[in-house]
Amino acid sequence: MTARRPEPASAQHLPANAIELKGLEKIYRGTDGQPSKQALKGIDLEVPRGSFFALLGPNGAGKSTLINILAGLVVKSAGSVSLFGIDIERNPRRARLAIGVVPQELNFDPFFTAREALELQAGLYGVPRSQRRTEEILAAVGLLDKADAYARLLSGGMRRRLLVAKALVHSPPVVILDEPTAGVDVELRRSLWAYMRQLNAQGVTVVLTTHYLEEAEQLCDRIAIINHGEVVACDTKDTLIRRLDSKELLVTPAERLQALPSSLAGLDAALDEQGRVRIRYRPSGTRAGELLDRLRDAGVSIADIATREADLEELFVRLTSQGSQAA
Ligand SMILES: Nc1ncnc2c1ncn2[C@@H]1O[C@H](COP(=O)(O)OP(=O)(O)OP(=O)(O)O)[C@@H](O)[C@H]1O
Repeated sequence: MTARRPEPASAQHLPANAIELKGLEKIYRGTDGQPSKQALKGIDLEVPRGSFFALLGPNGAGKSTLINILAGLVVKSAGSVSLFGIDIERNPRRARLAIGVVPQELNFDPFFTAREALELQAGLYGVPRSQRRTEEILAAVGLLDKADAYARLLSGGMRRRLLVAKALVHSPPVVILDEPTAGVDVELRRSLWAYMRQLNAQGVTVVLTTHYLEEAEQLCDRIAIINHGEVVACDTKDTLIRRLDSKELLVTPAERLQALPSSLAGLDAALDEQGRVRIRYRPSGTRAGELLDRLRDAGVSIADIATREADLEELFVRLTSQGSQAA
């Protein structure tokens, strides 16, 4: 996938936040008009311009509701939404131009070719013919050789590429992807992320939801976790993981142990299948050296050591499991 145009050089007048949500609420109503589900319970969220932002949460947390409100597909019940400094209520058309949304559902018109679909989308956004970048975008998402194929004949992965392409026709400064890699092959995933990285390096703000936490950890610099319609964490990835205050010490004994030394009682320690002693500890209160001393005092001869930082998965589980406390 290739690069596309950068953000204008004169960035001074651009807003600090690409997306700003204040007290955002969504109450779905049943056919009888009665409230059936409060999907968002007063979300306050800022996505800094230029960030690569992950919106994470378990099934039903409210991620798609939030994205659909940004995309204008769902009407909020309360609160405010500002896209690139433009309030979606006061100026919905201009606000919508600021974002390109790649929806979760593979909705497409089967009777248009990929090229026609992009031309049509550009027309809907009022992009003048002279400024259209249909070929460039098709090339960027790897669909140039399928440009004249009807969408109904494209594979699932290619349809997903077409959705990404459609979201980019108006060169939005903010690209929002709702589970773009669900069910797509490794190669597409890789090329899609490489392209999003390029866009981000050029100043485009990228917001994504994904169930692949490793993906979010590798790509994103900021992360928000929502659970039951509320933000339970929002910060830079590094700060969030540091706040977990959790590390693991992995010690390989010179001689295989039959059991854990009793002197380790009271620690969060276990012997793993490879015979390593795994000790989980809080780096703010315990030094790895102290743990090694305890092992040596117990007569364990140490062949090798390693430490492992907590990861996003651990944070996610801690914040979204039943009865969890915010980190
Ligand atoms: N149209 C609707 N009418 C009533 N309830 C809805 C509607 N759409 C979503 N919900 C409910 O709102 C809550 C949030 O759903 P949403 O789809 O936003 O979650 P999500 O975080 O995107 O989940 P997933 O990861 O499974 O896509 C869920 O309890 C869902 O059942």
